[in-house]
This record gives sequence, structure tokens and C-alpha cells, in this order.
Amino acid sequence: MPTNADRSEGAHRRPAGSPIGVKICGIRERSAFDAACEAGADWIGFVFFARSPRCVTPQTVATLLRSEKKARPQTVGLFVKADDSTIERTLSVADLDILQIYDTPARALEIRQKFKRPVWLSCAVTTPIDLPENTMLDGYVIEPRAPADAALPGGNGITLDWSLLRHWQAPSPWMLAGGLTPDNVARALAMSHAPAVDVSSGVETAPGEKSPELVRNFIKNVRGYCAANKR
Ligand SMILES: O=C(O)c1ccccc1N[C@@H]1O[C@H](COP(=O)(O)O)[C@@H](O)[C@H]1O
Repeated sequence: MPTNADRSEGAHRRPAGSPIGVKICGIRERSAFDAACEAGADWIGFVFFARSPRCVTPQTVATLLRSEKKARPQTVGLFVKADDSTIERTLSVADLDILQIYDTPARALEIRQKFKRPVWLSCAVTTPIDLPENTMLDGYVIEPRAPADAALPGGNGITLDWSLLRHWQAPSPWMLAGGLTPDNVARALAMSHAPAVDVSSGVETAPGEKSPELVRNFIKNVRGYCAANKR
């Protein structure tokens, strides 16, 4: 198990020869977990938010991770406005390397200090003014603002205007999320120049039902884009 020192070096780490990072989020089942590991995902995300069709228990995550014998991707726990006790209880069972937080920047910093893990803050973006300037966090997940009537703040399968990001001088490592699919990820990378991508609903056959085939295709298309563009 990595130490906390290892973990803090691990934010947005990417293996050599794999210049664009890939996170597969919302994994609940063994088949999708194995597909993501075998296809070379850099991060696997687990959703700890009861309203999500992708919500998992810490015990399920512990079981998935326990049986992974080989080196595995880093694990990311996704929390929405979670209190300390929820995060603490989850971490006591599930081995999470990184925390992805939907909350204010101040709360994200507090969580980083308290739990000694890298924290990625999810940022809802509509126009360039929404892009973060703060360098205090380990990374940002840049995604479209959810519609006002959406049940979830993310995982809605909607895209943002990728060209907004092209000339952004990011203060910290970041990844692009929102509505990515195996079919559009190369276009999203070309337009946004994102250093990493995050997908959830775009590799599903129904909400919460990951398709191992779509997971593999997504990762293959990112790697194909890298090879074709010498990135
Ligand atoms: O996936 C969820 O259910 C979820 C729930 C609450 C907050 C965020 C959630 N997902 C994250 O949203 C983005 C974009 O997802 P999608 O590819 O558009 O489905 C991504 O970071 C997911 O991890």
C-alpha cells in the first residue's frame, strides 16, 4: 500500500510513454475494473454519493482492490459535499490515493490538510471566467456546469465548449471531463489540449452500467490520438 508521501507525489502522475492521462470513473463491477486496469487506465474513480447510479460502498471498493494482484491504477474517491466523518469512514475501508471533491475551494483545502491525500477539485465551467486560478490544490477536474434541474453535479454526459480551454494557462494539473465518449475524445483532446481526460457515462450502456468494451475503446482512442499527434 502506498504511503501518504507516495500519494502526494501521485497527483496526475502518468506512466512514461503515456502522455495523456485517462481516468475511468464510476466503476462498480469487476468486469469494468479489470478492463480499465488491463487497458492501462491511469486512474480509476469510485463514486461515494448516494444519489448517483454509480454509487459504491467502501466495502465493494475494498473487495475490488484486494483481488488486484498486479500494479493497479491510482484510485480516486469522488465525494459531493461530504462531511469529515463520511470521508473518514470511507478511507478506513477503501484504499484511495486521491480525493475528487465537489465543494468549495476552501473546503477542498481543508480536506487535503485533514486527510493528507492529494485533492482534485471539480470545477463547473460555462465561460472562461469560471476557470480556476488557485494553485493550492493538486489538480482540477474541468467539466460543464450541470443543468439547474440535474440530480447530479457531474456524470450527466454533457460536454463543454472545449475550445475555451485551448489557451488557458492552468495553475495546476487538470483533466477534462463531461460527455466524453470513445467517439469524441480525440476531437476533445485536439480542441482543448487537455493533459488528461475523465469519463463516466460515455463508457456505459445504461446509467451505472459500464461496458468493458467501451472502456477499452476509450483508452485505445486516447492512446491512438497520442501516437498520431506525437503527444
Ligand atoms: O458519475 C457520477 O455519477 C457523478 C456523480 C456526482 C458527481 C460527479 C459524477 N461524475 C463525474 O462527472 C464527470 C463527468 O462525467 P460524464 O463523463 O459526463 O458522465 C466525471 O468527473 C465523473 O467522474
